[in-house]
Amino acid sequence: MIRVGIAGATGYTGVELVRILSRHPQVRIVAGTSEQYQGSALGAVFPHLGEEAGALELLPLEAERLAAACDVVFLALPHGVAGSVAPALVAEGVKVIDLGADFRLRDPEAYRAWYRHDPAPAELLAEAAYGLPELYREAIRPARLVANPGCYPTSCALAAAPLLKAGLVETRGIVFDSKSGVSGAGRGVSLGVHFGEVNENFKAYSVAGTHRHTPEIEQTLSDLAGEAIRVTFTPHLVPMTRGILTTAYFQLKEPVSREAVLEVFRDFYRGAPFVRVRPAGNLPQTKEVWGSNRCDIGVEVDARTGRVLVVAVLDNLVKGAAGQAVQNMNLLFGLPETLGLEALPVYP
Ligand SMILES: NC(=O)C1=CN([C@@H]2O[C@H](COP(=O)(O)OP(=O)(O)OC[C@H]3O[C@@H](n4cnc5c(N)ncnc54)[C@H](OP(=O)(O)O)[C@@H]3O)[C@@H](O)[C@H]2O)C=CC1
Ligand SMILES: CC(=O)N[C@@H](CCC(=O)OP(=O)(O)O)C(=O)O
Repeated sequence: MIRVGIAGATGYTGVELVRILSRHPQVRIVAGTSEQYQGSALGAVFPHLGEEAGALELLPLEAERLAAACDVVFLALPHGVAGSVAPALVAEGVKVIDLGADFRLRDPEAYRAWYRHDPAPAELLAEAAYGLPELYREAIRPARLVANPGCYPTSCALAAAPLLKAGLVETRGIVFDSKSGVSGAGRGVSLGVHFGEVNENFKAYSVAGTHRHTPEIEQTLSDLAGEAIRVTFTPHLVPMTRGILTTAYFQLKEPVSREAVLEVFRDFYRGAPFVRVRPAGNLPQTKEVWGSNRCDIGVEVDARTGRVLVVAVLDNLVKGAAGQAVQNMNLLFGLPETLGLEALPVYP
């Protein structure tokens, strides 16, 4: 049994890790941390967990204590905190999967500029694997530290990868129009996610290259294309709890049929158990992946404008965070990639 620790077990991604891992046949959750509920049982914060998962005692965040008890630690913490505990865990031989952004950007100065924190130690940053298995599977397997991608960047990268790899589209002028449910903002209370502000409302935010996921998306797309890419990324907040829907727009280099583009997507994702390419004329909806580790993708060609439209949906807490983190854990420990993640979406 793999002994697992969850730092930040009381957050939205932390409790989603508990939900997934408590059904995983090869792991035992041995430690969980909290800032404000230290000393309480996890079940006191989340009564829905019941006796077994709820019995976990919440500890303070202490790297030595986690290292002594765990084979792998998930860091489901605010940005800046993970970067300061990961080095001590890795030094003790513990595998680390960081759900935050502290190890995602390879350029430490880009991290400083976008996140306004000191970057993580350079050596550790350099060896972190970017945890998007569909693109970086072989780099993840031997890693000591995995940087789990952001929820929006997962949807954008999976929408773009087959087209860029095949060289079918221009690398200029790519647009990602993304919509997220409110749980993407975490469990902390703030005015922007207050019921009265969100309910029956729909807004764009952090537009025109100001959202911190922009450089993360550009880093992955530049890897795929082999050249520096700039994108337009516009996030929106929608009044639902879970889910991301990204509509991506690409300019075709030459006219191509929808069937040909779909074939490129099917080829690219053959062997990727969590990406489902929809048949022609069938665009995915957020409810169709709710609670699952799936990213579903639909493709259309607009022959009038020469554009390809790609719609990608995922559950921000699962394929966008905790599920993808467990997928990465499976790769780190040589387990089947889908172990513990086979559940179908909840519908309706
Ligand atoms: N929500 C989402 O959809 C996604 C989130 N992420 C990333 O995952 C990470 C966790 O996000 P999420 O679960 O939403 O966040 P939450 O705000 O819901 O949870 C944060 C967790 O961190 C703990 N915590 C807060 N401050 C500190 C501190 N100073 N020291 C130690 N622990 C602390 C909290 O403990 P307590 O409240 O008990 O005091 C809580 O357990 C973030 O980096 C986020 O950006 C990534 C992808 C998607
Ligand atoms: C709806 C909402 O607020 N979403 C969050 C992004 C989700 C997330 O947690 O991403 P990181 O892991 O990079 O922080 C936001 O826009 O800040």
